[in-house]
Amino acid sequence: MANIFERNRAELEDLCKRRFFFRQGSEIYGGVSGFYTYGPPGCALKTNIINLWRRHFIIEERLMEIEDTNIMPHPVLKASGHVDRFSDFLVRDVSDDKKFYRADKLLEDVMEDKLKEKGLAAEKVKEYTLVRNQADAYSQEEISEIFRKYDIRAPESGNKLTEPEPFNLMFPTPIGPSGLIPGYLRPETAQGIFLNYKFCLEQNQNRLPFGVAQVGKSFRNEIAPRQGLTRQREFTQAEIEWFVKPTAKQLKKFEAVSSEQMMLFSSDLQLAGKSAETITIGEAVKSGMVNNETLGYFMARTGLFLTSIGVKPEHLRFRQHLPTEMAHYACDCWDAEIETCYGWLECVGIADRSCFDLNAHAKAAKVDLAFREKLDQPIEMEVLRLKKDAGVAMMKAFKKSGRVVKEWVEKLPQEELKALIDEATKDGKAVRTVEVADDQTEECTFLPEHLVCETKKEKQSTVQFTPGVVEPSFGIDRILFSVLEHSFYVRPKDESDEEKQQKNVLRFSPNIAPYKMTILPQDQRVQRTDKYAELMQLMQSGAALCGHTCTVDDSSATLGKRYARNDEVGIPFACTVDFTSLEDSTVTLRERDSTEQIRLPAAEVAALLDQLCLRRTTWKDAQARYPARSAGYP
Ligand SMILES: Nc1ncnc2c1ncn2[C@@H]1O[C@H](COP(=O)(O)OP(=O)(O)OP(=O)(O)O)[C@@H](O)[C@H]1O
Repeated sequence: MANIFERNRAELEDLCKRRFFFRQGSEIYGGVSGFYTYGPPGCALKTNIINLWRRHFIIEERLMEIEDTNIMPHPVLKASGHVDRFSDFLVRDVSDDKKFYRADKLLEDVMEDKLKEKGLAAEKVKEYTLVRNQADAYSQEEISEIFRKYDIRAPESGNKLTEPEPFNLMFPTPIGPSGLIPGYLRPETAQGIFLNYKFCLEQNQNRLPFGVAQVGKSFRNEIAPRQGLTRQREFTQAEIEWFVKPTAKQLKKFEAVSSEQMMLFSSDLQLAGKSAETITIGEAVKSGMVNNETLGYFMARTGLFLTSIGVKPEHLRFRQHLPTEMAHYACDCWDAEIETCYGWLECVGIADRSCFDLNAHAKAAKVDLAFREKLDQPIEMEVLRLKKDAGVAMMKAFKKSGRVVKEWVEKLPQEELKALIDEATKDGKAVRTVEVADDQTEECTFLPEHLVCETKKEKQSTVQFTPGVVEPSFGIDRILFSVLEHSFYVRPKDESDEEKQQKNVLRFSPNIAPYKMTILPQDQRVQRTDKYAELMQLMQSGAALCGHTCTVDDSSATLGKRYARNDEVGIPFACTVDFTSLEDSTVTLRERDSTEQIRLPAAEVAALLDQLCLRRTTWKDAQARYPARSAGYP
């Protein structure tokens, strides 16, 4: 059965286009899939969501915000793994090679359809759910096998499909007039944060933990952009990297959120074919379902942010990645999924990525990104040190490069040295690439006799480690789309109303509404007066001073029609200037959802609007403070 969002989809799509929330990019030229332009209300809505995100995370969590470049040189994205691994599998219709499908999404759709079949046995439900949930985690061989098993075909033509082939999602862009410097449009904003971790750490007086955020565009050459704003080729991300000591992921402020109830869909529940459960984040961390307090804290804060901007809590869940879905280096990952007309949609990914990214960039850029923690008391530690004979054996074995290779081994961090020794002992040799001169590397084969070490006790006043990272990654456009869906409803016909029509309403909370108030003259006779101009100016400039945008609707349509038009773009308050206003400078203020009205002096409107938008007062309180609009008023 279609969910409520699916049933409203056509109406909402029409509204968004007609009122220019967004339209296809370059539409007058026919447009290209995957690119969208936000029109005035959509752009204002997006700006308000981003501003609230900044307040909720950057200000309240005291993060540092940076702005890195959209174009990044090849070595950065090579080191991050995007050049080699940022691919999706694509399949083509055998009879029409211009018809592409993204293999994992097609597989998800097929499983989704199967799950809708009537009278399915529990085993089948479990099987299809599992395949759907791990669709994007299959290897090329696995997905090919699965396509064969379920005989998946091109949805439109029913034709067979080609074998899945990897397709890199990055947009290459040669840099400079020679075009010889290879680069890419960034596929995520996160990499810019890792590149600048070292400089941000300095700004934080070399202390951990701390967080860095970035809001900006990301670019992915999606194989099959579809489903409007939710899968674009250019979209906005807001990402946080929270750098933390890997052994200290407990967080004092976790206590403040530990009793937050959250709908959690753990990997165990998914694998057992069960539904999500609602528990507190405190319980989830305590039981080990969520790996650590830092991760749990950001999950709870994400939930609070999403509901504060209008996502309905009963349509929000956190789904844990299945073990097969998770990157090998990650400790734990949860997606905040919001139910929309397209089903449960991943809108935020929250991952504990351990030290992978910093290690990768440290190695590739040959920059030391290790954190050195000063100890209060020096400690005596057992360390491995190369024996003299082993050093001599190494110098002999690596001839010209012997000294450099020996120094390289001596400088290795203890864990890496231990790993090297273990490998050489187990396999009889271990191969490593060593930089022996500027821009010159050598493949060195280490034998066990090159690596004989003794254990020494040494006093240490610092410990060294690469910080781990917890990464909440928000897709702003998907969030905006979900908020649109969760805010939309159709107001039933009101028989007393002169138009007797159903009316679309966007029930945006005032904090994100594109415009906060609309000012309406009762009719053109009022509009033509100097007093109207004076009152309108007073309220508009007062609201502007508080940072709130107002619109003016002085068309000749009836007041009822104008209210409906403004409800449709989600303006929470409408202020009407009528004949009485011309005499006593009072106006009526109408609240969109209840359609109730109060009467107050025009000079007090801006201050009340500000309090309502900042949630310092409620409409109920405003009604208690000011009289209801008396009969006879419009
Ligand atoms: N093509 C896109 N269009 C709009 N938003 C996107 C797109 N790809 C990713 N996002 C958003 O960015 C967030 C973080 O990106 P991430 O790399 O984790 O996504 P992803 O797992 O690759 O998404 P998907 O599996 O849906 O392609 C996502 O949760 C999503 O909200």
